[in-house]
Amino acid sequence: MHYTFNRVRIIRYLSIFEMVVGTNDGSPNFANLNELASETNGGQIVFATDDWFACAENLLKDTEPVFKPDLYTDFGKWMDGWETRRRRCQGHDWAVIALKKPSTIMGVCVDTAYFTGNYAPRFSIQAAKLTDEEAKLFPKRECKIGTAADKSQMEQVQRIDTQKWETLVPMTNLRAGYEETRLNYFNVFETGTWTHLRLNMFPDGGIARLRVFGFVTPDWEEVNSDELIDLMSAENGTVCESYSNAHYGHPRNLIKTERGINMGDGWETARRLDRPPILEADDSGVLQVPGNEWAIFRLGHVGEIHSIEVDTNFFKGNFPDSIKIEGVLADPNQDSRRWSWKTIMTPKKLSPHKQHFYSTDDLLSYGPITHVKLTMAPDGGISRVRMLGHISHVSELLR
Ligand SMILES: NC(=O)NC(NC(N)=O)C(=O)[O-]
Repeated sequence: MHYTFNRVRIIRYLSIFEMVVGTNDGSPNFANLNELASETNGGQIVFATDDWFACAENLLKDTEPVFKPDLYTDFGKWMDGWETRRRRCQGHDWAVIALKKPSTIMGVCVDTAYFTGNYAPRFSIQAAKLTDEEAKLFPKRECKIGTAADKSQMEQVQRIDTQKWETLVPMTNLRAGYEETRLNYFNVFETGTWTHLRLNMFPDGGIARLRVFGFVTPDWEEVNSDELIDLMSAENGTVCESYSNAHYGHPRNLIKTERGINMGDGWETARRLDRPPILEADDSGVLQVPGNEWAIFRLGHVGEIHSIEVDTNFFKGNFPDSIKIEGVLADPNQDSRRWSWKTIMTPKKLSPHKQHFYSTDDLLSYGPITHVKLTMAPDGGISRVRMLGHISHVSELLR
């Protein structure tokens, strides 16, 4: 069994390693992985040395940063990010982020949007795998501008084992928050499973958002093979590997744990340009429309699916006509373009703003799979997809 896990894990690291190569739009491929620290993925600020101008919690917002030219608070200019005071004493500012689940990190993006005369000139990122006892040592936090950590809070945090903090990105210059320079991407090559991150600003200043890309690394030894789990969930290590279109929303949103918070928190494609003026349904009622959009996910563990939920929450005028679901037990030695996908669920018509539940009776029989392909026709938006199933041990099949 161990052999299977290690082998699958090595394959996974190799294919994720390929993701550090750049893409056409200039962002590195690792930026397609899950956003581990974001608010909607359960990331949380547990400590910040200073929140004078703007709270560290803003770093984890899912939304794009905004600038409000005329908005001032009692403490200075309102900023959509984390901004500390100009330091007049030694030291530097830092914040600690708790990840919802222990994770592997492949890259980060430090977004300095709108911080121009006040951006942090240098930063670094550290990470640690803290025990539950250590995690409890952070003082109770309340996000409040115009405040800073006091002496006793600093002392309390210093009790956490400092040996545990490994450097993921060493002290590096940042660029100012102008449109062309705001996105600062960095690969992370340090392997490990981390529960907490420490963002350091040298010496002080502002950062709009911190995006942390990677995947959750569950302890599979803890999961029983007859236990039903959501095999599609990002919290169980699943990641989106590729997709045809993500114009309004990335398919990785589909695999978040909580229900969607709005239309932006789902997978939404652009309207296809080849839409015909009149659509004809076939005998089954499924529209015969040209074109479709697809997304492929690599499961956190090989598994068999028993039931599926497709949630079109918030997609009312733009839900897809239908969805088809396929799976494959991928041969790691084969080019992914040659995988033979098997149908798990034939096209099913969807309705607006609704959770659709499909039981085993609605699914075709198939074996264990490593990857899932969702195909929506012709285009539109879906909020979440969940697939309950159990993990399988398939060393024989992978050999
Ligand atoms: N105009 C500013 O942004 N000034 C200061 N920052 C805020 N947010 O007021 C500063 O000194 O960095």
